Amino acid sequence: MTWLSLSLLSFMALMTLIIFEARWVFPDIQAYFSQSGNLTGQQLATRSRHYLQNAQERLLDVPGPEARAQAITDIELAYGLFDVDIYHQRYACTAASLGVLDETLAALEADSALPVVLARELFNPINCLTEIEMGQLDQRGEVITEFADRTGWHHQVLIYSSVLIFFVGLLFWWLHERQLRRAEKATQETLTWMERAMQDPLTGIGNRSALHQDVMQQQSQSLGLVLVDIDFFKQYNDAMGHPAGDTLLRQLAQLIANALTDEATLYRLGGDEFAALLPCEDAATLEAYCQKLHRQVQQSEFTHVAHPDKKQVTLSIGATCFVASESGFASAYAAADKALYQVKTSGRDNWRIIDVA
Ligand SMILES: Nc1nc2c(ncn2[C@@H]2O[C@H](COP(=O)(O)OP(=O)(O)OP(=O)(O)O)[C@@H](O)[C@H]2O)c(=O)[nH]1
Repeated sequence: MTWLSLSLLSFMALMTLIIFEARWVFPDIQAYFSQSGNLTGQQLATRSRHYLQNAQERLLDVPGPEARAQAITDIELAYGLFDVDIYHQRYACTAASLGVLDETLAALEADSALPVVLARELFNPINCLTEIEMGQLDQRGEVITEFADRTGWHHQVLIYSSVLIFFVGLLFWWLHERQLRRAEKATQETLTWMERAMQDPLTGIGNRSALHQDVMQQQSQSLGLVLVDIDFFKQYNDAMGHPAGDTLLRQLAQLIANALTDEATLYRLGGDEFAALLPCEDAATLEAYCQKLHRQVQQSEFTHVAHPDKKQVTLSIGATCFVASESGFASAYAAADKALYQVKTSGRDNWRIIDVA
């Protein structure tokens, strides 16, 4: 499993956790708000108590018929708000209090008792309603505290685990990025090594492998292959020393590259042998390049004290035109090498072109 998949998994785990927690906490929130029933329950009791207290005041004031009628209405309204299922279930005083209200209403309507007495009778229902209000408020407080405790704990779990998973995800992501960078670096290094493997370390130009690769990349194109060999280089080394020989190799690489067309590519095949690959429209073009190269070396007048006759560096050049392919290159190399050999055996310091057999 890659670091990237682990990182993505972490972020998915984070999302799952958040969704799970939201799913868990949501019902709690629902539960909390459903407790608003308690609030309503408390408000009903309060309102009912107010009606009873109004009725009580009216009855204590020695009421006339109108005030009495209003007291009856107040008690009836209070009754309606008091006669609630939840009060019956949770508060034992409810039934008795409603009984008192029934009796009070009957007495008021029949005018069978003194209003003051009836007003006193209302104390018990009023106390019961106060008890209900207090009970409902306490219950609401308990629910809020419980809700706060439970959601608080889960919020902490959510926050800490989210942070943890987030950072684990980031760590995996960082490891993934590092892995990518390392892979890129390794690829780059491989490319650099491949380039080096194709390069002649002394002159910096391509080597024999590079020549072969370039020919293969120009399949079916008409190319010219020019082989160049320094004359009496052994004697040069012997007379001037190996480091001077190295310098001459570098200078000649530069000179040959300058003498040929810009489209030519120069390679060092080994020792004192160079090869150039260039476009070859016809034999005349190739001849012109060979002539130019030969002339420029003569004009450069690199001294060669150990040269048997010229006392300056000379080159032998063999060339041919060919159509690029694996077999075409082999034949072209043989033809150019043959041309070079003929120049060497016929006195050096010259050039020759031989057609591919
Ligand atoms: N300085 C130097 N000399 C090298 C290098 N590689 C090969 N040589 C020398 O190049 C010389 C090539 O000698 P030969 O193959 O006999 O060729 P030559 O002396 O040029 O004789 P002809 O080609 O027949 O004219 C050898 O003495 C090698 O030691 C190199 O990298 N640096």
